[in-house]
Amino acid sequence: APSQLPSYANRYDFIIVGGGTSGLVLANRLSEDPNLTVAVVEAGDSVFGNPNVTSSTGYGLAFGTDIDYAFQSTPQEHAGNKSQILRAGKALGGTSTINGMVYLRAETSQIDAFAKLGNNISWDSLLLYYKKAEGLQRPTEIQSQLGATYEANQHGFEGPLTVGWPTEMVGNNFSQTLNTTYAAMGLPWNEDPNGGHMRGWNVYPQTSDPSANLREDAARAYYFPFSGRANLHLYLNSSVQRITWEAQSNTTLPSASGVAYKDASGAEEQLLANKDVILSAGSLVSPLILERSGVGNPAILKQFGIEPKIDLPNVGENLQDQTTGSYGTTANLNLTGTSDYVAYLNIHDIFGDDTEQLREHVQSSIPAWADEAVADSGGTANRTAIQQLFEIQHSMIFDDEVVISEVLVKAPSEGSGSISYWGLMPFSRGNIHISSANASAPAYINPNYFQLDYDVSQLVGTVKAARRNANTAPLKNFLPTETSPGLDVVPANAPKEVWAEWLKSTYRSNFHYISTAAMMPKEMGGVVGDDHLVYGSANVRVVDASVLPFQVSGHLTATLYALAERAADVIKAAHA
Ligand SMILES: Cc1cc2nc3c(=O)[nH]c(=O)nc-3n(C[C@H](O)[C@H](O)[C@H](O)COP(=O)(O)OP(=O)(O)OC[C@H]3O[C@@H](n4cnc5c(N)ncnc54)[C@H](O)[C@@H]3O)c2cc1C
Repeated sequence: APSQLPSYANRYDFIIVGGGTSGLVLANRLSEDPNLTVAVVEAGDSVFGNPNVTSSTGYGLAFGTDIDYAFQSTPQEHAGNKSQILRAGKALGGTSTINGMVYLRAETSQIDAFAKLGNNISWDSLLLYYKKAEGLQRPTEIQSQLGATYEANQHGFEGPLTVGWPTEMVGNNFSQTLNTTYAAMGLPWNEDPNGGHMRGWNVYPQTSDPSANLREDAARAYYFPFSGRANLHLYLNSSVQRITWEAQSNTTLPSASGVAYKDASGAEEQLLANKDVILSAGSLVSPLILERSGVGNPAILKQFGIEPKIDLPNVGENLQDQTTGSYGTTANLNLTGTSDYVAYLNIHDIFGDDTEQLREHVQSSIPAWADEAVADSGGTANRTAIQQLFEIQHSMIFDDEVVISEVLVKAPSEGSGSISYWGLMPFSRGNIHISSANASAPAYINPNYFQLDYDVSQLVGTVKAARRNANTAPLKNFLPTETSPGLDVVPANAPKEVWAEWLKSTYRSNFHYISTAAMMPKEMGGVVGDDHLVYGSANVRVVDASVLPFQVSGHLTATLYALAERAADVIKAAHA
């Protein structure tokens, strides 16, 4: 029988914790069925009219404001013991309201890696959901002339998420300059990096609405146009503290009864779930809610007086993040407009003739790295499993030749130029855990940047590619002198150690935190199966960046929207 709303106003079929990037996809798709009732409990507020959000060229404006959690990492042992700011969005729409809006997916083999871990997900199956989410706005004639290209069969044009090229793209033949430069570097033009093969350079699309010149975030795409649905209720400024549980018999799995949350006044309230409680609070929060609800490593939970409910020691383990930085030059060209030109390079592009040697070094280091990862997890990680995960990653990098470096030339202006660079496939693993039973206490968050030596090599190789890029004609003619790091700091033929020292003092988090409730077998350190159900629970799921077992070389949201679209179908089917 259909559930009735609001005869029992605090009871819903589904409670979604976190109205962010993934959570709002679920809220939308589950509430498509008028017989299902859905509550979204979101810690932040609506940011519909917030100019720090809506501006399609305002990246960074929201940083440090009250919609940026700006979590702190622990001092990073392998990078001078400095801590990092870990940004995430506190708003309806989550981190999609403050992010860089890059819409780029993944390499096929990175999605096929889900299946290597036993999950029923492949590039081909997820492509349907990438397309279902996407509403690509075809480029205008001018945008096409400036380099916006795509292959129509890889895209969706009817989905709720508006994707398009920037309204004001950089002109002045800048794309021709880059084209000739990359040709000289041996890097081809890539007609469409969203088709699963990312190597090459291109003009990438954004999660923005070019006709309205607005950022497209998860709330604009999946919530506001549907907010009139009677079966969809939104609780803003409401922070979930923990899952509440049904009284349990010996024979049944623990079943969530609902959630306890604090409303804007700080009072604790409860919502009840007929069916599932779904955590979509992001990879730096969902594992903490599990722990505060008794799901995790019993040794950690007991330390804070929390009674263990489900023994799942890998909750919060496997934390992975990428690192990024900026290379600087002087410039004698003054351009305006958005430069969305990105180059993706694989292991051969970065290491050339040294690739074979690196392949063997990484291969032979894997057993020792697995030991180190187990030690850093406090003995929680399963060594055989970690070794297997590292082998899969090695194969993606060296056999499938996924792109490992991203280099983005910004439009030079006011005398200076810059090239942002990203190392995309780090091996290092850290963890995140509660430091108190109290939800307002900051968590222990350790991404463990540069724990493993490959990650240093990868970033050094990547920044050297940025330097090569700036020093290749014709771009070289417009970016005459390096200012950061500067040849006095890192000379032309500087060894890796010199580069590493500079990188470790200037890098920052790429904010692509993943894997803290990984989708893989429990024995391998997984927390959820491919139905997103938390192992050992009857009805608690996690649908957000926490579940990704490996990094993707694109940026996360494209894949998260697709994965959440798939999750909605899986959840509907489970309750059909
Ligand atoms: C600065 C920055 C730039 C980025 N740039 C890009 C980019 O250009 N392209 C790209 O694809 N990706 C980018 N990313 C990454 C990407 O945006 C995120 O990985 C993605 O949005 C995360 O989605 P999610 O569903 O996992 O979580 P989120 O979107 O973060 O959603 C989590 C939601 O849960 C809410 N929440 C948290 N705790 C609670 C609680 N206790 N109770 C209730 N609600 C709670 C939060 O307020 C939030 O709304 C960027 C990230 C950052 C931080």
